[in-house]
Amino acid sequence: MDSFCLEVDQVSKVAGGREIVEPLSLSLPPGRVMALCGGNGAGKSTLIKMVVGVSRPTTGAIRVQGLEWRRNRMEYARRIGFMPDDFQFAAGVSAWETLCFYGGLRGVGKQRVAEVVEIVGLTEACGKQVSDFSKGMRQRLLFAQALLARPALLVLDEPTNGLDPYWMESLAELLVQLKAEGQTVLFSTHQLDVAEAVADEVVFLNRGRVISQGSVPSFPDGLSAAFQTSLQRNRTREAE
Ligand SMILES: Nc1ncnc2c1ncn2[C@@H]1O[C@H](COP(=O)(O)OP(=O)(O)OP(=O)(O)O)[C@@H](O)[C@H]1O
Repeated sequence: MDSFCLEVDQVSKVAGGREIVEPLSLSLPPGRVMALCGGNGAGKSTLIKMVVGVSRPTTGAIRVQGLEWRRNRMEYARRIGFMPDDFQFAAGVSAWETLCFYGGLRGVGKQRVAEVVEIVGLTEACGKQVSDFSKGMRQRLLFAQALLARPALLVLDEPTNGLDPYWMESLAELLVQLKAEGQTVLFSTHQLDVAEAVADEVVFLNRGRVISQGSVPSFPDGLSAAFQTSLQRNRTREAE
């Protein structure tokens, strides 16, 4: 039995002739929730894409439940449920049909589709066309497809991006509920209040570098103050 659900071991990424993620290591035990925090261009999406196998690390290795993508692609992919940052659903189909389609691809039956629809609170709306959904409903639908196959690791890229405060809070509540049920989650966010409400562990990134990381209680003055301090410390280090 592996003691970590996710291990990122000295992973870096070079793209466009520069290092957009510097070598970094992270480990996430089962049942824990980790937030990747940082401003625009910090490297959050790049790291997430490497974790889910969409992009290859330039150096290092990533393991999910001890499996490496390059050695066990199919099995690795089966362990992960991914909610991308930007996704266009097919036009002219309902939410139910959409989820049945993705469920079919993953060998998931209609009973599980119905369960997931209920978990994300779309039961009443699932007969509607996705094109008529609000941004908050589309985010929930995207979240639902990530949950379908009961993944060992749920990876969410900016799940609350563009949501109004109501939807943001309800998505954060959903994450807290999943965490209580033992779901392991890695998610990225700009929103430190969301990270504070949901995560156990926080990793602050800035321009491709980890500038601070730790458990949420290890930042007693709050994540916003900790992020500002880490940024300042990093700037001083770079200036020296
Ligand atoms: N394929 C690529 N080629 C060159 N540069 C890239 C590539 N992909 C990302 N970058 C650059 O790497 C940096 C990190 O991008 P990334 O999308 O990972 O940041 P992010 O933290 O997710 O930011 P945001 O919150 O704005 O989405 C950015 O400066 C981006 O322009």
